[in-house]
Order: sequence, then structure tokens, then C-alpha cells
Amino acid sequence: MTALALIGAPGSGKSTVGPLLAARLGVPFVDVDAVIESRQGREIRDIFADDGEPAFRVLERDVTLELLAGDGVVSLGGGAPLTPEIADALAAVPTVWLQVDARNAVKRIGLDEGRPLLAGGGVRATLIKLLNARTPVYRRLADIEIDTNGREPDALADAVLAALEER
Ligand SMILES: Nc1ncnc2c1ncn2[C@@H]1O[C@H](COP(=O)(O)OP(=O)(O)OP(=O)(O)O)[C@@H](O)[C@H]1O
Ligand SMILES: O=C(O)C1=C[C@@H](O)[C@@H](O)[C@H](O)C1
Ligand SMILES: [Mg+2]
Repeated sequence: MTALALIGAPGSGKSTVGPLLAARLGVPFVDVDAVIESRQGREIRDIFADDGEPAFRVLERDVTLELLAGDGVVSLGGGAPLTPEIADALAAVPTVWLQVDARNAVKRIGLDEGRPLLAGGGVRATLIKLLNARTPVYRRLADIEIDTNGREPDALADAVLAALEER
């Protein structure tokens, strides 16, 4: 098999549904954010704070391209599909977009301003802006779109599996 990519906004459930899907498929699971943190030995919020977002995006690009060239389910960072090289790589692998409305994303992640891009200005307003800008990108890159609103992670993993079998 090749990689299978999960994309979507913060709170869409990429890190939650990814392992459930990988278990059903009997393939490895990797989370790009987690790999970056373990290789860097620091949290993403600290990479943003210490080095700035552009430096984070370079790290993210390199790790994402490496993992997409491997096998198994790969959960990307929420902003990764906006990097052109990553968008190009996504065109070569099955890509699943976990769609979430701003209201549900806020409910799921709480009012956690610890997430670097959601700091300041209020989580809800920032997420709405971010979703407006990113939704067309997610939609364009997705082979499969899964509506996650009001659905449990296990049911979503089953839905992705069914959609993959239908292709
Ligand atoms: N379908 C769901 N229904 C309810 N809660 C969910 C669902 N999916 C995920 N969650 C919860 O929402 C929170 C965010 O989920 P998760 O970390 O998987 O999102 P993510 O897409 O990986 O976000 P990020 O881009 O920030 O890494 C977690 O607390 C998780 O338990
Ligand atoms: O939405 C984003 O741009 C981000 C989402 C997270 O997955 C992390 O990759 C980082 O916090 C940036
Ligand atoms: Mg995640």
C-alpha cells in the first residue's frame, strides 16, 4: 500500500480517527505533528514561539513529504495542505478530508488558546476565519469527504473504510 492522508481543520479529529482507521486497515499510523514534536524534542507551540511560523512550515513540509512517501495512515497538520509541495504530494495518495463546522471544532478543542494559531482574538472567531480560508483547499485536494459533525470517531473510521471500499 501507499500512504493514506487525513486532512482537516484543528478539531476535525485527524489524530483521533487516524489510529482507528489504521487499525481497521491493519497498517501503521503516524501523526505528522507528533513526529515533528518528537524529533524536535519540543512542542509545536514552542517551535512557533521560538522560531516563528515560517520555520515551522519548512519543518512540517519536510516531515510530511517524508511520511507521505511511506506507508499507512498519515494524519497531517491542519495547515499542511496550504504548502504547495504538500498539496502536490497529496495528489499522489488517497486523501480523506475530515470536515468539521466551526461550532463543533470549538466544542471539541475547547477554548484552548495554547494552540499557536488560535491564540489571541478568540478561538471561535479565529477558527471561522481559518475554516473560510482553508475549506476550498481541503475540498480541492480531497478524494473522499467525511462529514464529522455529530458523529463518533468509531463511526467515522467505519465511514472512511466504506468510502475507500466504494472507490
Ligand atoms: N468525532 C468526534 N466527536 C467528538 N469529539 C471528537 C471527535 N473527533 C475528535 N474529537 C475530540 O476533539 C479533540 C480534537 O481532536 P483531534 O486532536 O483528533 O483533532 P485534530 O484534527 O488532530 O486537530 P489538530 O489539527 O489540532 O491536530 C480531541 O479532544 C478529540 O477527543
Ligand atoms: O492549523 C494549523 O495551521 C496547525 C495545526 C496543527 O495541526 C499544527 O500543525 C500547528 O499547530 C498548525
Ligand atoms: Mg492532531
